[in-house]
Amino acid sequence: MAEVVESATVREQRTLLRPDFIWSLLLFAVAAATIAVLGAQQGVLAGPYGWGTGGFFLLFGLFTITMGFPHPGFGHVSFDRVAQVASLLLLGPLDAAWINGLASFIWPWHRLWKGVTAKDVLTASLHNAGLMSLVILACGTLYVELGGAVPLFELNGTTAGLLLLLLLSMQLANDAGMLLLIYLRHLDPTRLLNVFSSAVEIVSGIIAVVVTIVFVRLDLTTLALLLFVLGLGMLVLKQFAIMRDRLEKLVDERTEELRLKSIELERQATHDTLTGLFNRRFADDYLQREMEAAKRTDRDLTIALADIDHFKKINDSYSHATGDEVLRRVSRLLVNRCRKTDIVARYGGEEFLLCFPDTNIEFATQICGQIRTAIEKMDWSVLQGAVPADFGITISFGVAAVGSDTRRTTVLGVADTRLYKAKSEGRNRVVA
Ligand SMILES: Nc1nc2c(ncn2[C@@H]2O[C@H](COP(=O)(O)OP(=O)(O)OP(=O)(O)O)[C@@H](O)[C@H]2O)c(=O)[nH]1
Repeated sequence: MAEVVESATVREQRTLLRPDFIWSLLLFAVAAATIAVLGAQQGVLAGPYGWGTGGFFLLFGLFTITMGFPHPGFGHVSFDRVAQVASLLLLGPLDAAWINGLASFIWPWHRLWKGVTAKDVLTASLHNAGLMSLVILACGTLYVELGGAVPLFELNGTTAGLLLLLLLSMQLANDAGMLLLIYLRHLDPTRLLNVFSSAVEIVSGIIAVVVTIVFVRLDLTTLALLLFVLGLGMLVLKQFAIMRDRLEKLVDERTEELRLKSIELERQATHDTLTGLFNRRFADDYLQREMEAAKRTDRDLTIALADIDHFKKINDSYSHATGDEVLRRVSRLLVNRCRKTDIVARYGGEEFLLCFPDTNIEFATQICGQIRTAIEKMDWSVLQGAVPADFGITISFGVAAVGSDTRRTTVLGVADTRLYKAKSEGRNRVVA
């Protein structure tokens, strides 16, 4: 059967009172009670095949589940339908139900060693055992009631039809039970149930018919050979699935690495590494695009070139590292003081370009004035030790509005001339 494997988060949140546990317990209780009542009435392993065959099918059931393989969509797919159908066709519905129910109950407990909680293992055990034994009991009884042969000696038209009905009804009942569990766990059913797992189970059922006929004819050499080939086939499929699983994980990991790398490369191409601001290349492209858009839609666009005053002195007097830290802190302040729609870029060493879309020159000048004051009042105590207590910096601005000339160099030239004017008039000022 295909088995739902939960994500860690779902697992962590789970308590015994969750609906899926209650449903699993209910299934198990109904299955156990039915088997107990029928067992008391009919007796177990009362047919021609005794406890030896029962033990064989319990071990074979466990083997077919163990030979299951991981599937990215729906957790675990196993070949247990081979053991279920073969035991049903030899021993009858009741014995097949409890033997395979027991195998389904035992198997999940090895997950305790893989770090799965006891609560989750118990839920899986109860659910798998309850569902499988009820499915075998119900569908097997229907098969027998309609005249299906137990033990099955040979195939003819009627038996083939009944066997097909048995396999399909088992599949439908199994999927219905799984869907209910998926619904109770709020998982996505399209991801967990699909044609593939049903096909594996139906093919397993068909193989079971062959196993039964060989078994019942007591052709032990052929049976041993068949089981050997079957086991080998399961093992190969399992290894293949494990390899595919690993490969898919590897591909996913590499894809994610590439995605992150391309994001990083894109960031590096458009951002300045020291300050994290947009770089000059990005700013130039952006400005050109915005200027054309502003002209087309007749909107305001104002830019400002800002330059830290006497920055060279900071480097020379206190170290290049201190100069870098000043650049970083000033950059942060510029971004914080501008709107999300504005663009702040590092345009040169200690020069910044600010673009204010939908803003006229008066308002942009006002914003630059506020930034100038904030920079003048910046608290530099964080650089204590590296700079004297009275350390402070100022900044000068040249502001220009985009006019009818939509050449980037024109407006940048105007802003630069005004910045030069601000510097030559004594610095720490905004010239518009
Ligand atoms: N620490 C540091 N300094 C830089 C960086 N980029 C440029 N600089 C320095 O910034 C200084 C700029 O000096 P100038 O162009 O003479 O201007 P200024 O000293 O700010 O003088 P005014 O602009 O006229 O007020 C130079 O010494 C550059 O080496 C950087 O990334 N980090």
